[in-house]
Amino acid sequence: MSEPTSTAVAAPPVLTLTSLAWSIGGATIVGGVDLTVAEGELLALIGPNGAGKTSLFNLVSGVTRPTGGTITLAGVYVHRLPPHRRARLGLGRTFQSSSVFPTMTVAEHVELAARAAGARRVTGTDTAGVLERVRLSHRAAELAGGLSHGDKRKLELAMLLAPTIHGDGPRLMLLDEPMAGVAAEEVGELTEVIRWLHREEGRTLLMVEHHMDVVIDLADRIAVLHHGVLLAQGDPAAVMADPEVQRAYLGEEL
Ligand SMILES: Nc1ncnc2c1ncn2[C@@H]1O[C@H](COP(=O)(O)OP(=O)(O)OP(=O)(O)O)[C@@H](O)[C@H]1O
Repeated sequence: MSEPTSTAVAAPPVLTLTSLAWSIGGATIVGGVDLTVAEGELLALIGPNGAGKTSLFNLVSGVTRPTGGTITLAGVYVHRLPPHRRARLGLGRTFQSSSVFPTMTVAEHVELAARAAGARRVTGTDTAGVLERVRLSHRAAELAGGLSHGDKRKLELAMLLAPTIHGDGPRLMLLDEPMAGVAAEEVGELTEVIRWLHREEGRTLLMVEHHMDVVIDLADRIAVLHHGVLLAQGDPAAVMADPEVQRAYLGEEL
C-alpha cells in the first residue's frame, strides 16, 4: 500500500455512533448503527415510517439511553450523559412538533434561549442579529403563537443559534423533520435558511426529513435506516438509486 502524500490530518467527526443499539420490551428498535457526521457536513437520515429515526435522535440527544454501543460528540463519550450535559457540549435539537411558547414574543424566545445557554447580557441588537440569520427579523415583536408553521420552525432554529450571542453555538444541530406541517409555499424559504446555516455558517447538521426534494437539495450525504439498521449511506444520487433502498420504500412515495 502506498504512503499518503499529504500530511494534512482529516478533522475528527463531530458525531460518531458505534454499534448503537436500543431495545425496549424485547423489541429491538435500533439494532447496531455505525455512523459518523463530519465537521461542516449536512447528513440526512431517511427511512420509511417506523424505521427508528426519531428513536436514534432520542439516543443521540439523551432522551433515551442506549442498551448497547457508544456515542461520541466532538471526541467525548456522551452516551451516559443527560441531555443538558450534551447540550452544553454543543448538541442542539429541534423536535418533530414545534416547541414554542405561544404567549412569548419571537425576540423573547431568542433571549431566553441565549440566557439558558449562559449569556448574562442580551441586547435587542443581539436578538435581531440571530433573527436576521433565519429571516425572521420582521416578526421580532410578534407573539410566537400567531406564527405560521414555517416561521415557528425558523424560530426554533433561531433558538438553537441563540448561544452564538456569547459563544460558538451548536457544534451539531439535530433537525427532526423541519418541514413537517410546513405549508408548501414556505418550504423553499425554510430550505434556504437551512442551506445558509450549512454553507455560509459552516454548521454541522444531522437532519431527519421525509420531504425528498429537500433532502436531495440540501444533503451532502444520505443515510438510510430500515428496521433500525442502516441500509445504505453515501452520495445522495447513489443512495437513492440503490435497489435495496428502493425496495425498502416500496409502497411509499420516494
Ligand atoms: N418507547 C417506545 N416503546 C416501544 N416502542 C417504541 C417506543 N418508541 C418507539 N417505538 C417503536 O419503534 C419503532 C420506530 O419508531 P420511530 O418513531 O423511531 O420511527 P421513525 O423512523 O422516526 O418513524 P416516523 O418516520 O414515522 O417518524 C416504531 O415501531 C415504534 O412504534
